[in-house]
Amino acid sequence: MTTPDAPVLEARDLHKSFGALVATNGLSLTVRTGQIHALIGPNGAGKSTAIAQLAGSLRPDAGEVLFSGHSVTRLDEAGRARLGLARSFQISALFPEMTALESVMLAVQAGRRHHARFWKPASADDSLLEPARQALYTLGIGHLARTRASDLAHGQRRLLEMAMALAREPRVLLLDEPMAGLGFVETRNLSAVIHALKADMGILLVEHDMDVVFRLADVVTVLVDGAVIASGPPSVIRDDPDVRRAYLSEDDAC
Ligand SMILES: Nc1ncnc2c1ncn2[C@@H]1O[C@H](COP(=O)(O)OP(=O)(O)OP(=O)(O)O)[C@@H](O)[C@H]1O
Repeated sequence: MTTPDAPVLEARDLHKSFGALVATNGLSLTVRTGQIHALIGPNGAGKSTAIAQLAGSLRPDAGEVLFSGHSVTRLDEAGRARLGLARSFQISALFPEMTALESVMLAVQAGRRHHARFWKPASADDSLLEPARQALYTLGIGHLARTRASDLAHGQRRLLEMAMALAREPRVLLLDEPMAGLGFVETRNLSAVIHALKADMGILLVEHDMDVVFRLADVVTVLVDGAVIASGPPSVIRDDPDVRRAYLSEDDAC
């Protein structure tokens, strides 16, 4: 049972440096169930570094990450995934010979701690079939279940990556540039999917397409040089003079 507006993922005063370069400088933000929280900022602002610290693939130098109010700062990515933190898979390099359905079944299996111990091929495990099929249909690619991942078009592959994340029924979804490389229609379709997903989870969205950000987001946090310069509803962020100066050109149509 998910409670709308309940904080599900929090960054508290995260700091991360690479040598002399400060990539994350006191980042705090809260992702809530039922909300799309966009994290924007110019190239090199530290968005991907922030996502990596939230997902658990990068350890912060200081600060805390909380999942449903409990610290997960010292938990690795697999541990956080088991709690319900999902990030789109990058499958381009992964098992291209598998079908879309098999790829999602494998993702479901990977999310089940006990199955990992008594491992059998995902394709032979019927309990993985239904959630995998459901995820493909939710993403509108049910008809591609038997297509090999390597034969999918770029946009279809992005949808498959999201199906793999969704099949594990996450409580938080981290999306790092989901629209990259998509055409107009694919972007519109994926936007509708993401909008529908937020009913059941919190979503953190890093995205360069400002039309998408300002259409989808309930909250926008703006990073510059690893630090938050503004955070609030899109209507407020759009008109924030610091944001316009630092990031959005005055001519931008956002
Ligand atoms: N592993 C690393 N080692 C050294 N520097 C890094 C590393 N990862 C990121 N950086 C640097 O940290 C800063 C933030 O990078 P990051 O990729 O998080 O920014 P970003 O906002 O996601 O950028 P973009 O929008 O271009 O993807 C950049 O200056 C980058 O060069």
